Amino acid sequence: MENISKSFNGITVLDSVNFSLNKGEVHALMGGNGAGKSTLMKTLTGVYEADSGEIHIDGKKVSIKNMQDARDNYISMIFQEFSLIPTLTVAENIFLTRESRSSLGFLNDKEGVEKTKGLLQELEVDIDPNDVVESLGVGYWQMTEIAKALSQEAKILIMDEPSSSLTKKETEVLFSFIDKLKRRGISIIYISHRMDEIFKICDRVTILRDGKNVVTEKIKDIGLDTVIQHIVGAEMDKAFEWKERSYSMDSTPVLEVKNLSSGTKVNDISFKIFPGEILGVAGLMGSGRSEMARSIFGIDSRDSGKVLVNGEERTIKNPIDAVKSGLALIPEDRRMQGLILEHSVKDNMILPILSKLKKGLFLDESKADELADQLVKKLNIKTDNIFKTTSLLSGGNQQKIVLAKWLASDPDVLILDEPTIGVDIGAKTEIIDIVRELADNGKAILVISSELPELLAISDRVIVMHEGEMVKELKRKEINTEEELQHAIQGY
Ligand SMILES: Nc1ncnc2c1ncn2[C@@H]1O[C@H](COP(=O)(O)OP(=O)(O)OP(=O)(O)O)[C@@H](O)[C@H]1O
Repeated sequence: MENISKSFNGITVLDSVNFSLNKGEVHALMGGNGAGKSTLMKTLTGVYEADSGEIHIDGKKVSIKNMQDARDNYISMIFQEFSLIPTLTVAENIFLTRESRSSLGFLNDKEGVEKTKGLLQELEVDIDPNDVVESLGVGYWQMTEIAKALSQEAKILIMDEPSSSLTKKETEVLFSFIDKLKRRGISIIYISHRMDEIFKICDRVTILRDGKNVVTEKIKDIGLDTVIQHIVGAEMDKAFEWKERSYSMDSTPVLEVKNLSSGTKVNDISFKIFPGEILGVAGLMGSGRSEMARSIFGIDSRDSGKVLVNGEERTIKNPIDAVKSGLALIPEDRRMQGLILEHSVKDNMILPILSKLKKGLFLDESKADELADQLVKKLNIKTDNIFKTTSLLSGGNQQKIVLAKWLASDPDVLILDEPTIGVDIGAKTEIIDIVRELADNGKAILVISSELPELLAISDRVIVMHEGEMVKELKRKEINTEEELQHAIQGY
């Protein structure tokens, strides 16, 4: 890709960007939230047409004006926003728009199912081709998405944060699969904010900042600090360093959960969070962590158990009760649950606090604008202004809006489910700082995370869940290494 430029409404998003990909190479594309990574890839896949610049494949200049042109050039992308249809089966999703149609145009079920079976076996994924997508966990959606791209016989495969919803084991399966693909001569562009992955599987890295090339380098010739520095554009404090915090465990807990059970996934969970405390929740995917949060917050119904806020028992039957009781939940699948994408940044942010922003019968617009502006600044959200349609923001910046929205509601208890998926390294540390600041102000925080460095950086105490039960409770001080926590999680 040579000198690719792209603007939206006069705002330059890509400024003469160059990018090259060798046969059988895994090339990391990195940069902060809103740096232009997805937009660059969308010009390669025909979602957007570049304003200027050229694309060459196998030395030949090609014109990619739409997604069909991209497919004709064997380019396939796994989008951050899943492109699957939840109500269809895995096989139907994979072969829906494809060759497995009979002459009448109907989907040839049997052939599709067989092909899907083969593909999933190759991926070593335990999904039945006949499973309906919405019945599967988010991790399996991603696997289906990857299988779909691979089924298109891609020569150039673009993966946008493919591991963000995968467990450690699934990620390893993905990495060994990537290795197999490399050996077959398939070239992969790998977008990720996770440093460990880049150093593990990529051959080269290209970093963008504010729509411009910063560097392209062989992975073996570049160090972690240099990568971070190029992304952030400045030296950064040590990321993910744990700071011991002081708070008292003698006072009334802000949140107390007693013998909570819900369905098959949450079984007799009890814990307390004291004012100023950050409680981390570790566990494998499927261990019931998100379900526990959802049942505390009244999204999933509770079979038994009590929730006390500041010592008082609360009836929480739905999220409205939860918000009234001083709780806030930032869910894992934010794009589905957390935002109204066709509304503006401002509207999304003020949604939970509309009643507080009333002036007579109307909304106090200037107060709302002021608040939204403040939050955009505080969280360093990259947007032209607060009136921009949320769907037009980059993925990572959308995540920050969900966080902003709940910060605005000033809850006593903040529950965060995978708070830093998709956000860049700079923003990750910013989020950790914001969470610490909230705790310092006496809030109680519950953080669910699969990223152990993040969990270890942020938590004062960690509980481990396994098959719906709380199997361990550890003081952060007692955990010496990431491996120790890993053992605590997997030792069942
Ligand atoms: N259709 C559009 N209209 C207006 N602005 C857009 C559009 N698409 C992208 N942008 C803007 O372009 C910039 C780059 O976005 P892009 O999605 O490419 O970032 P990214 O590097 O992929 O970020 P992230 O890591 O957060 O996914 C952002 O500021 C975004 O708001």
